Amino acid sequence: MSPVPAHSALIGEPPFSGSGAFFIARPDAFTTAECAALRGLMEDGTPKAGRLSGGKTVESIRACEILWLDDQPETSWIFERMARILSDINGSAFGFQVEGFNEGAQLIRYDGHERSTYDWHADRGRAPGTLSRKLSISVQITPPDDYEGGCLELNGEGSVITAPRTEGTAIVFPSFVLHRISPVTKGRRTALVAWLHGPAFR
Ligand SMILES: O=C(O)CCC(=O)C(=O)O
Ligand SMILES: [Fe+2]
Repeated sequence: MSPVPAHSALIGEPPFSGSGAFFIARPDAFTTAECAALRGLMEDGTPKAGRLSGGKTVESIRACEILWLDDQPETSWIFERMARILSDINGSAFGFQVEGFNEGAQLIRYDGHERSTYDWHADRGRAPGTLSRKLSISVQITPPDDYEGGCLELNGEGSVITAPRTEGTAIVFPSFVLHRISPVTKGRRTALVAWLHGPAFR
């Protein structure tokens, strides 16, 4: 496995207390215009109430709206971009054996009026289809001034680190890392999320 790139802009904010970066932030993964187009897909779509993996809606744990995106000709640019970023970052920072997106991507919208949040969880779990998730990607597609709260926080090794919120930045982390979205208290935050699957760790 090659070393984590030294360029600090690519690495989550310090302090790192132990083994090194457990998430990588890639600025300019999507342009401002592309982020606006992605938010437009959410505006034009018919999102569903956010659900926990078990299928039960628990507002206190996750109150958001979700629009699933399939890899169709109109959306393939989104999947191709995420695949390239994931492949780059996996190659330089994680070295996991990965296969592909075995499920659609999600656009997720959190509303300040609802204090929408997504409490601490890991993306890899017992729920069907999630055990083979190996890398998670969340793209900040909302201008940071459009909302308050709504921070992506990660706890990979015992302390909480807040990911950058700059529009267009992709954050990539192993799907077993605990993370949450703190309550949005004003405005609305939309994010693009997907998972790269692969064989079991060994
Ligand atoms: O909104 C985000 O940036 C991340 C959402 C999330 O953690 C998930 O869908 O599993
Ligand atoms: Fe998650």
